[in-house]
Amino acid sequence: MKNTREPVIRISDLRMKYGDKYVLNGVDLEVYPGQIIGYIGPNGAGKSTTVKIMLGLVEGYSGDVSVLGQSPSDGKVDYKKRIGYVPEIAEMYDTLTALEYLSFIGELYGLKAVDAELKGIKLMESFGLQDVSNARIATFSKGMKQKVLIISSLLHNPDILFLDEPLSGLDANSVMVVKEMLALLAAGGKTIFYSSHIMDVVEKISSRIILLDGGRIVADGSFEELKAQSHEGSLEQIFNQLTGFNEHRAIAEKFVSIVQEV
Ligand SMILES: Nc1ncnc2c1ncn2[C@@H]1O[C@H](COP(=O)(O)OP(=O)(O)OP(=O)(O)O)[C@@H](O)[C@H]1O
Repeated sequence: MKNTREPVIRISDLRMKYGDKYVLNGVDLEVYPGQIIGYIGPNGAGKSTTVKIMLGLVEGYSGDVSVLGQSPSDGKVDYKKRIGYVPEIAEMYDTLTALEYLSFIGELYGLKAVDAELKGIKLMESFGLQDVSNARIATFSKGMKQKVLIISSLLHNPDILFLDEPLSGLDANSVMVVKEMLALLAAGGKTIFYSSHIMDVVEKISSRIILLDGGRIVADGSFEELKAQSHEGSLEQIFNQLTGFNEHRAIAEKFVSIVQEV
């Protein structure tokens, strides 16, 4: 995809190993404002590791990484104020009420507590959480917690949003709201970096899909481009083809026969 703007993320020859095992094997990537990147790959492919490196949460990598013009390893944190993150598994301070949590997170991002609260109240209302804003997060359902996490990632109006399975636990109506919201944010110039295993959602929302396998990018393009290259009909089929997987039936049969061995 041709793009005349400066990339907001620039990664070159990124490698990372745990022990003596390389989990990232030379990743090269440039991401531009307004793109919704669907970042997909098999379990253990290195997706979260890449994202955590960009967020400055994982160190010890080699190669160049620049996020909003800054390297996560140079110790400065200002770029983090322009980033939002919804982790797949979040540690929430669940003895706090939703509103206390949002004002706390807002302050971490440099907002005044009162502004974070006001914004938090309005955003919770849009998600139908107005009646529980003063209830402790510990009493929330999975989907309600997920909504609070999504709100907390956006309080400071970030330029890049990293999302790891953000729709997890959300009901069908809320899923539609979030999908639409991501499209609007991207149309307004925000960059969305979306990791998920739910292929039909990735297929629909992404302007660009990046498939990571074995620590390398093995496909990069719009859904239409990947479809034309692979001669497959859906992203799920493209994923199976590119990761060389066609054994689902045999694996399922073996699994069920072991279950039934009594
Ligand atoms: N802190 C760690 N110490 C050792 N190995 C790790 C660590 N974090 C991740 N790994 C390993 O790195 C590899 C990549 O993990 P990563 O979490 O990046 O994969 P992923 O693509 O996000 O997977 P999933 O789709 O399952 O979330 C895995 O083999 C994992 O076991």
